[in-house]
Amino acid sequence: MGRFLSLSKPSTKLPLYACSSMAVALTSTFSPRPFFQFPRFKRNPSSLLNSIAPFSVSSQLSNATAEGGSFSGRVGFLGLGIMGTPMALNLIKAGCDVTVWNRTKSKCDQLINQGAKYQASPADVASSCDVTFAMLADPQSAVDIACGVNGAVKGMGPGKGYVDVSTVDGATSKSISESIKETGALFLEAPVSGSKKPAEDGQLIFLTAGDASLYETVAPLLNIMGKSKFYLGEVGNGAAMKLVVNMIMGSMMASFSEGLLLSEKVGLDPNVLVEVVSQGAISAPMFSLKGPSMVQGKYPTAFPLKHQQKDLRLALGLAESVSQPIPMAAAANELYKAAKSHGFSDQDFSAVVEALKANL
Ligand SMILES: NC(=O)C1=CN([C@@H]2O[C@H](COP(=O)(O)OP(=O)(O)OC[C@H]3O[C@@H](n4cnc5c(N)ncnc54)[C@H](OP(=O)(O)O)[C@@H]3O)[C@@H](O)[C@H]2O)C=CC1
Ligand SMILES: O=CC(=O)O
Repeated sequence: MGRFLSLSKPSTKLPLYACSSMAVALTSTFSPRPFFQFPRFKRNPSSLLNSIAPFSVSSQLSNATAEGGSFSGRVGFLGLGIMGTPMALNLIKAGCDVTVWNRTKSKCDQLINQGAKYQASPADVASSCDVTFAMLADPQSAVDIACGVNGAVKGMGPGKGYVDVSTVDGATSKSISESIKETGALFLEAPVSGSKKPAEDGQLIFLTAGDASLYETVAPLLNIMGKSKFYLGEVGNGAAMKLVVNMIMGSMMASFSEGLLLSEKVGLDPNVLVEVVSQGAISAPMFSLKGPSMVQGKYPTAFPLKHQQKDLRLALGLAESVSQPIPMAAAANELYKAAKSHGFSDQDFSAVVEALKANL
């Protein structure tokens, strides 16, 4: 069985200078722990007072630790969509030296205005940075941006690291990992759980796997963008964990949608259903957050429906690979496919309720 590590950040946000010349180095050692042992990250006040790390721009990966520390290198960010933009923004706000690239260049403007540098290709970003993050839509775009013409691989090499935070399947992640590692660089898959708001608030959950030393190095950056991080061992385990989580989420949303419509059909107020659900054992932040707007037929996009359907499709592939029946997820997948065919791809995944409406 692999080794697993999860660390949570304290309730207070990291100081804004976590990446800057006034970076605070928190003394700790990296020690993977067995699964289900989730220590909370504690700061040692005396080390806060006594260990101010000097700023240095290094072409080598730093020796930052998994439980704290600072990252003083150059950070690349590829993919500035709903998730990538706030994640990169949080790094900039924390004082990191960030270089961005996005297929649609105009989406870089906000980041450049906030202090980011720009490079014209993923290869140029990777060659000018110590660590490069990628937050892309799906397996195809993740492979293209890593391994395609002018892909990040062309700019990678010994002393660098590539962190793919996109939601993809394990086979895709392994193939990107192999291409990156052939250059002598390190690879970490780190898909995130948590949507637009958690990304804005630096409250994501990172599900990482791959090179443990890269995990350790980028931990201060993950701490800026997220509230906790799990190290799950071999490449593929992070992807699998993310797909299982999103398989559950997709089915939950489909079931909730059925409940909303059924309650209305039998003469109940669906808003009251949302309230009842919120007080019981099946309460979930997702239902309370999205329920009221679903009742109004509004689906402001946080997690695009097309990405939820992609995750269900990939989860079905994962289940197939181990002959595990997942009939609920298979049924939910059909519903998301129907919603896509009715034009709801780019709306929030809660628009799946529309696929159940008889008048469609
Ligand atoms: N939104 C959410 O709540 C969450 C999303 N995720 C996952 O994170 C990833 C990104 O999601 P999100 O930010 O919402 O998605 P968006 O659709 O908002 O952004 C997708 C990004 O991928 C880029 N992209 C898409 N296709 C290509 C391509 N062929 N070549 C180059 N770039 C491409 C887009 O570039 P361009 O701007 O040019 O279109 C954009 O930067 C997905 O894997 C998603 O499943 C994970 C957790 C939560
Ligand atoms: O992948 C989506 C999420 O909310 O997590």
